[in-house]
Amino acid sequence: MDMVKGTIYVEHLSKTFKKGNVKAVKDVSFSVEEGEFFAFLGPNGAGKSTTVQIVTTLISPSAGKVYVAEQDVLTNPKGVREHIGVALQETGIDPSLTGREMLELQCRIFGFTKQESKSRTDELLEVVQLVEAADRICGNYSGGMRRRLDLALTLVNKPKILFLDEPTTGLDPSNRKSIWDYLERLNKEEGTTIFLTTQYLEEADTLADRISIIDDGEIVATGTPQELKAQIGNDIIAMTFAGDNEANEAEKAIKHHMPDADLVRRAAELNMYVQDGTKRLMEVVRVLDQEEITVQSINVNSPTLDDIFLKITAEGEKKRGEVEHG
Ligand SMILES: Nc1ncnc2c1ncn2[C@@H]1O[C@H](COP(=O)(O)OP(=O)(O)OP(=O)(O)O)[C@@H](O)[C@H]1O
Repeated sequence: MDMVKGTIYVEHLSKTFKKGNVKAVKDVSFSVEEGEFFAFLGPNGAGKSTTVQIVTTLISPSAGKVYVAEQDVLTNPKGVREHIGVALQETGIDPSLTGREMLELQCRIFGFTKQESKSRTDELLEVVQLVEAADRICGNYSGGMRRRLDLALTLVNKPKILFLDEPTTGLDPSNRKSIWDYLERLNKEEGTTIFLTTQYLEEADTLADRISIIDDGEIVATGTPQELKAQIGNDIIAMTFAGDNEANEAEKAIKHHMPDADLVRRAAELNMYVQDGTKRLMEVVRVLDQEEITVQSINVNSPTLDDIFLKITAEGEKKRGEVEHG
């Protein structure tokens, strides 16, 4: 792809932390086009923060190439920093200043006039819903309020490329919605390229043009939300049993009678991924009936990103299990 300004380009990126010999990122490649809203979706410890920290020049990779806005993060980190805004999970807030003071200060650092600083601060306080707390010192803010202030600080200078590491983790739905709306506007109206990491499927689904699912340091799937959903079939037959044993029995029975069945079990729940849910439902019910297995509930659902995530990561676990156990 063309490395035009505003893009992120990552090739064969790996990071091993010497401490504990943790392979946090393993041969990850992806690119983000100018103006694209791209999300890294993954559970705790998947390697999202590590990737963001490398791409934003905060830590160095063990291997691989990374370019941001045509600049090489290894040889020209300063050039990269000039083009980006970063909101990380750890905040850099001075506890003795009020939220408003911090924001106005940041505006002044970026060369805004006093008047511009005031109006930009008001606008951002609104976006992150800190208007009421604006004149209290940050040292007394809750964790969620600090995160919101930190996000507002990142947004001050409207960077062309914005990195957000789990910007809404721990926030309540109203705060989250307000931030989503603003990020959407920033992306659509200002053409800001956004790279966001999240544990929330709904967040990636709502905001991102394209999503990479990252699990245990590896990208396991990439696509638009629609493409990811299409990967796993049209319907899911979702079953719940009284306990893990019953679900296990059901899995075995269905596999025996329907050898091509695509099944994922989590505890007492069993999902079957199918193209035609209503038709296959009858077959499943017959198998369960024949084997005298009681099902608590059985539904045909359309897949959500949540289901995709569970299925893809379950496949990863299965593969790892096979490798580990020979
Ligand atoms: N400085 C470090 N030294 C050693 N190991 C680290 C360090 N930073 C991260 N790790 C490990 O690397 C792996 C990936 O961590 P990372 O923070 O990138 O995951 P994440 O996807 O951002 O998770 P979360 O959603 O919890 O923030 C984890 O196993 C973590 O413990």
